[in-house]
Amino acid sequence: MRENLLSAVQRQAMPVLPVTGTGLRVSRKGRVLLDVDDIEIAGQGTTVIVGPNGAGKSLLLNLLAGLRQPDRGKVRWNGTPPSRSRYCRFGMVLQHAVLLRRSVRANVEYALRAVGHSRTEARRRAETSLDEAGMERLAHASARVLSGGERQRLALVRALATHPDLLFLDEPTSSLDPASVLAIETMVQDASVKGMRAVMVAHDLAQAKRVADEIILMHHGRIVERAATDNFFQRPQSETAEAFIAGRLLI
Ligand SMILES: Nc1ncnc2c1ncn2[C@@H]1O[C@H](COP(=O)(O)OP(=O)(O)OP(=O)(O)O)[C@@H](O)[C@H]1O
Repeated sequence: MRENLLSAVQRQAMPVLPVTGTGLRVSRKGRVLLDVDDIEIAGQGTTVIVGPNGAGKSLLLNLLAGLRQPDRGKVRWNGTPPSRSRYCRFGMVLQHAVLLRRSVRANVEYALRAVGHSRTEARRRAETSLDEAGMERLAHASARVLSGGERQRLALVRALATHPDLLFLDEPTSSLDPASVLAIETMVQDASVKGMRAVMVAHDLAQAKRVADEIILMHHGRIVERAATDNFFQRPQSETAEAFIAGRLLI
């Protein structure tokens, strides 16, 4: 069903799921920044990666997204190495959105053109996506004048408009007001219900509880615990997880 929503270019590119990482290791100046033996992102739902500052959350996200190379180990998308030709099948939303200095609608159109939609189709889909997100009134505004919350919502609309298999989000709601946070969470949850896989780095444990189907806890570059959200919060399996939930885990 989702496949029908993709452009011909996207359909020709192999799906990216499952995304796997094996023996991933990143070090700098003798310090191990990341050491993850095995990780698989498959199926449906939303995974939230939590952990103290410097735990390696963003690093892991970037490796899985093919944006950084590990010193050792392999990342595979559906069994094959990450390739530019499949960027059209996933989306990325960062803490500070990088937007084009054009109108709001043009930003969404640009993303749709980039994955192979015609000019007319890109415009039609951009308008529909902005309508669905309640942002139609901003369609012709310059992206430069948007508030922080509006910028993040636009970045998410832009990513979701292309119907990615997998969406990576790196702290997309830090520094937003509660209404903007809710708007972003709702958009991610709606897309997830429609079959999109999401992996999000978050600091706010209340947010993790609201949006995550499962939690990955990282500490010192390692995955300490991975569990369904209820289990993670109600029955943490390690002292590290207990300390983290209680706000006692330091870097
Ligand atoms: N290019 C790099 N060179 C040296 N150190 C790096 C590099 N990239 C990341 N690091 C270090 O790797 C560690 C993990 O970084 P990462 O950004 O993944 O942490 P994080 O868990 O996302 O932290 P935060 O919650 O503070 O955003 C940090 O100590 C960081 O300083």
